[in-house]
Amino acid sequence: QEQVMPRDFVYVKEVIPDIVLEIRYAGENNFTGKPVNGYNKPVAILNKPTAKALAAVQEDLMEEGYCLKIFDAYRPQRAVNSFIAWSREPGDTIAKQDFYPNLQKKNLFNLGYIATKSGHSRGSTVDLTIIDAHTHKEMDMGGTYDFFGKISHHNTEDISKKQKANRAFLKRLMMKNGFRPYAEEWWHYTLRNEPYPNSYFDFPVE
Ligand SMILES: C[C@@H](N)C(=O)N[C@H](C)C(=O)O
Ligand SMILES: [Zn+2]
Repeated sequence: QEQVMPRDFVYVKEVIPDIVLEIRYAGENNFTGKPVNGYNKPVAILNKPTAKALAAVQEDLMEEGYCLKIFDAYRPQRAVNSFIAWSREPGDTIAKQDFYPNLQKKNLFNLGYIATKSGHSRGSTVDLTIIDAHTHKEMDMGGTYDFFGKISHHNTEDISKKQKANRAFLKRLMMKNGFRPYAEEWWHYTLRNEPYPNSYFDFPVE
């Protein structure tokens, strides 16, 4: 029987109406090149404490003329399972040039770019960036979302001072509001005091 969204989960737009969504796994612009199993609609879902913490980040940002843009939030376990199956299939590399040009897809899990048990499936992790509140132009983070390579690491030396400062701005605000960063991906943050540390949910995103 299909799982339904638990009562402690919310649509992020209902908590943060002005947040911008670009839910990549609901469409083709992602590392698989295809819509991902379990993403039936381009909406963002999180558990309530995570959405509340994110609302505080958005408030801080709006004071300075910026806004959050979300690429991924809650991710059903079936989507993770489809990533695992995709990585084991040697062909099917249609998005390689844009997302993992220097790596083999079978190594993406071992290298830490994708997780078999993800904080996203616990509803406590979000992939995001900062945009201008008026133009919606993305802040230059020195690398694009879901680019699997060293340039996405927080400690990379391959980006400019300004790009480092932009990443640090996002990191400082996220940490101030209860999130922890992820060394391999500048866009990925998990709530420290997460409410379901051992639960991997599988209701569809819709
Ligand atoms: C796939 C990427 N967006 C991501 O979220 N990676 C981390 C490691 C995850 O899968 O939890
Ligand atoms: Zn992530």
